[in-house]
Amino acid sequence: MQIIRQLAPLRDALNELRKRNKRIGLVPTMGALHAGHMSLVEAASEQCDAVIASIFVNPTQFGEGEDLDAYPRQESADAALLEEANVAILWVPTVEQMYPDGYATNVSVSGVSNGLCGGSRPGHFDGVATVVAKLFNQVRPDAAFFGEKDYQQLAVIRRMARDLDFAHDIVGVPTVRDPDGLALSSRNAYLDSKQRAQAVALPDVMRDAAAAIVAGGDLDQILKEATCKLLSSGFQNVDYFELRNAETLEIMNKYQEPARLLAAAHIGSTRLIDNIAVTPG
Ligand SMILES: Nc1ncnc2c1ncn2[C@@H]1O[C@H](COP(=O)(O)OP(=O)(O)OP(=O)(O)O)[C@@H](O)[C@H]1O
Ligand SMILES: CC(C)(CO)[C@@H](O)C(=O)[O-]
Ligand code: BAL
Repeated sequence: MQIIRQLAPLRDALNELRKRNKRIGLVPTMGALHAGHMSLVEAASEQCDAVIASIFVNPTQFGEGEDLDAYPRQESADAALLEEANVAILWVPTVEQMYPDGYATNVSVSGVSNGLCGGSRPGHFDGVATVVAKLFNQVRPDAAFFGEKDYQQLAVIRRMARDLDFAHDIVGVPTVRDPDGLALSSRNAYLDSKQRAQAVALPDVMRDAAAAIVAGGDLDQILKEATCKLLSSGFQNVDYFELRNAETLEIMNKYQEPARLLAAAHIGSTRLIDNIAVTPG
């Protein structure tokens, strides 16, 4: 695996792959890799000939007071995992490489960015859309892989790719969970053992709420009760607990398919997100 930090050698390495007609799969990450990230790499390996993974803790998607400085950074352990998984190139740009002096351009996706994480993290999806557009231009992949764990992010990226004529495939990969149901996330590393035990309330409460919605219960009541259950299970704050159209992400006042339940809540200072499909059966 080549570890590349500058754009010129990245372009050379990619040209070599393209000369050999390799279908290139891109897996963008912020590092601190876990089995969720590795499932994106596996999907990319199955669908492409060469996998490029990127690690970049993108400052522009962190708001003031968020965990940019504390965000876990473990490049050598990450590189070992990616090498083991046969990744061809690890792209690790510097902040100066991504945002050189005088940088002044922003990609902003309206509509799907509104509310949910876009509401509780103002400016977050501008940062995500901008850096992902840059990664797409830098790598020019044939397919790019993103996790459904960040469901709104995936919707924002799909919208941006359609709107800005990125023609490559955008592939969504199902959420990988710990055996008790908690979605894997780099931020789970912030949880102490008591908080980790409490955190499982998030997927548990979401599953129960989804079942109650499908059974035809009162939607407002179900969402309110779910929020209360989270607050009584150790979560200090619930940013949102909402039913949305699974494709457009429009708010739903009444259940109909396709529907997705999405939630974000704080346990201590750690913000966790999750989402599940709301389908009969
Ligand atoms: N449990 C998971 N299952 C599938 N994909 C995941 C999972 N966790 C993260 N991903 C995906 O991996 C990619 C990189 O995500 P990122 O590096 O932010 O990791 P993360 O675990 O989501 O970290 P964070 O704690 O910042 O949310 C994204 O496309 C994200 O959706
Ligand atoms: C897509 C991404 C790598 C952009 O920085 C990030 O938001 C993430 O890790 O999900
Ligand atoms: N996992 C999405 C990136 C973020 O939370 O900033």
